[in-house]
Amino acid sequence: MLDTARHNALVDAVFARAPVIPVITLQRLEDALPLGRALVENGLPVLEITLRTACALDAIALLARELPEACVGAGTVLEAAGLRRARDAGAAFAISPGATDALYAAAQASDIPLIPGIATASELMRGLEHGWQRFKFFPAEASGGVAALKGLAGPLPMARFCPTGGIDAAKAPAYLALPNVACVGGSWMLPEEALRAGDWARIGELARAAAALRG
Ligand SMILES: O=C(O)C(=O)C[C@H](O)[C@H](O)COP(=O)(O)O
Repeated sequence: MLDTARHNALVDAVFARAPVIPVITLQRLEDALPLGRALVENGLPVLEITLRTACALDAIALLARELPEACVGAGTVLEAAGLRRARDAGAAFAISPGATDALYAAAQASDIPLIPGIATASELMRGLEHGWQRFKFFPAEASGGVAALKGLAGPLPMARFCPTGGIDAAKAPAYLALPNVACVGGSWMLPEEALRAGDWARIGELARAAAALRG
């Protein structure tokens, strides 16, 4: 069984660092440092690098080494092997869009904190059964958004969330105002064209606005 209190404390420390976790899908390793700096220097120190691209693990290792002010996590962690690779690269946490019993078991045996994804009461109850109380709520907007989280808070108030999926600067405050929401995740501060052009100033501006969001 997971040491729930310890896991909650580890994850809460990550969640407390910023209201927003940028979800980064990196195409070029050389973008990792300038992008990471633009986010961290503008108030978003918690970074989720999704394991969806070839350079993701190298980017996590590079950022963990070169940008110690950042708290770098691995996203899209789907199975035990991904969790192991994230840990070995130096990720401070792992976050997944969903969860399986195998992933829960692997995370219980690992020292990297996993933030599993849930979208329904039953998925949440399964996570609670495994000892977890901190979750990603994904895909947030498509799964009922703020109203769904309010509904879950009734019977299951011990769970706290980082809702992610379809959230932007306009939608974030309503999530952040909920007592069971610690922070939100999203990619709205990383527009495709700004990333492609290496427009770190533009990304920095959007990051600064995201960092100023409150419920
Ligand atoms: O890769 C993962 O592990 C995911 O769970 C998916 C991401 O969190 C979303 O793609 C971000 O959502 P958007 O802000 O709508 O872009």
